[in-house]
Formats: sequence, C-alpha cells, structure tokens
Amino acid sequence: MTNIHFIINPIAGKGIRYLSMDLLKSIFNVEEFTIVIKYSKYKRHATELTQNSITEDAHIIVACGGDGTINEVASCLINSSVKLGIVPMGSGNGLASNLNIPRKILNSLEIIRKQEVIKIDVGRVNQKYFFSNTGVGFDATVIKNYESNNKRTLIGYILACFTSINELKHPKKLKIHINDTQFEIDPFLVFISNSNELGYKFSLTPKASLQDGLLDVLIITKINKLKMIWFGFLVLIKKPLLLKEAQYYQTKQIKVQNKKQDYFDTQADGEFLKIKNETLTIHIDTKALNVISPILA
Ligand SMILES: Nc1ncnc2c1ncn2[C@@H]1O[C@H](COP(=O)(O)OP(=O)(O)OP(=O)(O)O)[C@@H](O)[C@H]1O
Repeated sequence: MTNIHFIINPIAGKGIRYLSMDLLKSIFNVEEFTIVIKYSKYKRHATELTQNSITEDAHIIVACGGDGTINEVASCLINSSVKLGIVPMGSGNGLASNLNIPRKILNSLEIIRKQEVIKIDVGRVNQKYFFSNTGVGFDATVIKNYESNNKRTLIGYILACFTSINELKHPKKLKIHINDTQFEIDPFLVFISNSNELGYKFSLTPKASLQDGLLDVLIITKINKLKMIWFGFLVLIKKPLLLKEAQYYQTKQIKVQNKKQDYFDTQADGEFLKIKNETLTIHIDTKALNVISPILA
C-alpha cells in the first residue's frame, strides 16, 4: 500500500480550498493507496502536519496550495525518500508552473498518481530553505505589502508593487561576494532564484533551471521611480534583463553583507522573512528533493 497524505492550505489563492475524499478515491484506487487529508489552520502549520505525516510513514506528501505551502511541506523532505506531490491552489504557483504541473486539479492529481519523480535543487538562505526564490530590496518590500493587503491574487501583487515603489527604502551599501569577486552596491534589488518563474508566467531569471546545480542572480543598482516603472514594463514583456542597471550571474553561492544593520528584510518563496544577521549566505543543495513532476528526469 502507498500512504498518500494531502496537506491543504484552505486560504491559498482565492481561498476556500479543499479536496473531497470521494474525488481522491476516484483517482487513487483504495486497494493501492491509503489516503489522508489534512488542512493547515495557521502560518507554518503545514510544517507540523508534514512532520507528523513523516512519522505516520507517508510515502507521498502532497502540498496543496501555492509556493508558501510548498515551502512549508518541502522543507521537511530535503534528502528524504518521501516524494513531494503538488496540487497548485495558490495565486502565483510559480514552482508548479516551472515543473509543468497543470493548474487543473484533476490533471495535477493524475500526474501524482503516475508517481514519476525528478530530483530538483534546493536553495538555502542562512537556515531557511527556498525552492523558488529569495531576495533583498524591492521583492521583499512587495511581499511585505502583499501579505498586509490580504488579496491573494495577481491584483494583490500589482497593488503591492505600486505601494512598494512609493515606500521602498533601498538597503544601503551591501557588500556582495559572488564567483570569486566582491563589490559594493546600493541596491534596488538582489534577487536569487532556483526556478525560472515568479508566478503568473513572469520571470526575473529566465535562464534558471531547477536541475542545473546553480542559483541565478539578478542584481539591480538603485534606480529612480521612473526607471522602476520602466523595469515593471520590461518584466511584463518578459525582457527584464534589458534594464541597463541589471547584472545577471549564475553561481553556487552568494554572500550579501550589510555592515550598517544586523538584520535583513527578505523573502523566501513569497513569504516575508526578517533574518537577524549582518550576512546572508545563500547557496544551493544539488538535487536534494524528490518531486513528482511531468518533466522527465
Ligand atoms: N488556515 C490558514 N490561515 C491563515 N494562513 C494560513 C493557513 N494555512 C496556511 N496559511 C499560510 O498561508 C500563506 C500563503 O500560502 P501560499 O503561498 O500557499 O498561497 P498563495 O500566497 O495564495 O500562493 P503563491 O505563493 O503561489 O502566490 C502561507 O504563509 C501559509 O503559512
């Protein structure tokens, strides 16, 4: 028997997310599968539920939600033989889209039933895992505003971008160590990505791959508000790297130091995060997670 556990974030995306046992039984034959359904009740609860599922000998744990839910579930499955399944129920669903997992629930369940697994890379910023992206500067401010406006939709992200343009405080003089070089910048954005998609098919790191053992890094120095709007336009037409101030790197590790402050306002997979340290060390663990995906291994 295969033990399959579904961990559902009921407020992901447009909200009121659920899966019925009848639907699941119609796809996962009860003679082959034992099905368990759990709902998260608060932030980070999916992590506790996943840890319990591992103790209960789950073979497959399915994160049903967006990138935040996937992060909470997958962080417990690094270097484990338990397979991660994904049912995209979030707003952006960047990681699911990069993995070619369809948004239609029935289709994503069919993929999970086939159990074809690939290994993907996993990023880490200090002690915190990320699967899609992390960053300092504009993206962290956008996520902070997105979380406070309570609209988990594309409109929510767009509103958060406009609020952030008005209130962005550029972190001062960050020291960057990357690929044997060091330099100092006043950044608009230091964005580090494992995946090539932010969500809604937008990307800041179009060359990124989940399986290349590398992090893709977009660094943009301080720009004025007009340039920020120009950058937004370039993102919309999928040409973010045309911005003159954009520098693009691929690396296994990047260090970001802030000598003026002993904390960073950052984000990991679209969740706002304050990290109390004057240095962020961001690196990649190659092929450390087993994910059920229609992409061939
Ligand atoms: N019952 C709950 N009540 C409130 N928050 C919850 C609950 N369950 C989970 N959460 C939190 O909801 C947040 C958002 O989840 P998630 O990222 O999956 O959805 P999303 O933001 O709509 O999608 P995406 O990140 O793909 O845009 C996560 O931080 C998670 O911890």
